[in-house]
Amino acid sequence: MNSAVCLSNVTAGYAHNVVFARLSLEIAAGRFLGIVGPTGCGKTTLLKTILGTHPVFSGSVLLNGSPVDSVPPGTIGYVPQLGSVDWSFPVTVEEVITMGLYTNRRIWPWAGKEERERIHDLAHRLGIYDCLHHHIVHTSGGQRQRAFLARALINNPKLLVLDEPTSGVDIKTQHEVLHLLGDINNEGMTILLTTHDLNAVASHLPWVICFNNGIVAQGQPRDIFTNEILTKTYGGDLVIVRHEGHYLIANNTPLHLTNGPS
Ligand SMILES: Nc1ncnc2c1ncn2[C@@H]1O[C@H](COP(=O)(O)OP(=O)(O)OP(=O)(O)O)[C@@H](O)[C@H]1O
Repeated sequence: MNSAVCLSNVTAGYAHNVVFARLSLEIAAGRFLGIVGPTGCGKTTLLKTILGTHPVFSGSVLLNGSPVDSVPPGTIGYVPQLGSVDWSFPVTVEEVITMGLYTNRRIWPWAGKEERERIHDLAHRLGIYDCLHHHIVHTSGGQRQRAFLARALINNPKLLVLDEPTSGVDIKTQHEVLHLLGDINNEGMTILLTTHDLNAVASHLPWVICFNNGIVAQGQPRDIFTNEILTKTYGGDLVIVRHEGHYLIANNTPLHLTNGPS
């Protein structure tokens, strides 16, 4: 297998907290893969380990066969959880995208003519051309998501990593973003994302990893989203409804409706 990512016996975490131990994981080049699991189970830590931004306690992390700390800048595109971004920072959508070019360790922080053309082409493709000059704080959740996606794509990376790209946007935008990522993946880019939205994974992603401080299972959603595996991953609170080839994964907690305050 031609691996985009290869983790061997990796133990990682924080000062007094091992998040996962002796984890081995190989991701084939060209995969479009989602990582799901409960809050705090280590998904972001795993992404940061793959990106090489979080030091590991032990083990090795290879990207395209090379140690992660030696891959050239621009090889990996990263879209962080947008909840962690400071929106008061005074930048336009175009400037957010331009920031993606800084990873090339260039001296000038301005885009040249060809780079501006690339930014404009990408903005067209992602549907944010009309708001290129808008301050990022004045854009919608979906436009921000696309601005950060454009910033991650500007260097045409081999691997694109996204932390919860489906959170904080409406269902229509979620589907549009996932469709777009599917199209980008069809052009050959390996894409890895985390999400809490199992229904989005079931309907858009060809491969999924169920994670909980380690890999519970991985495979195609139709094989992986079983009561047994979801119970191992999340505990017993989910039910799966299958209808005409579609999945609905829902909370099993009874909903008690009242007539409101009396
Ligand atoms: N900077 C940090 N210092 C110490 N502990 C941390 C730090 N960041 C995360 N943790 C802890 O590591 C564990 C894994 O966190 P992580 O953010 O990887 O989980 P997650 O699955 O991405 O969660 P979520 O779905 O809520 O984003 C949690 O117990 C968390 O409290």
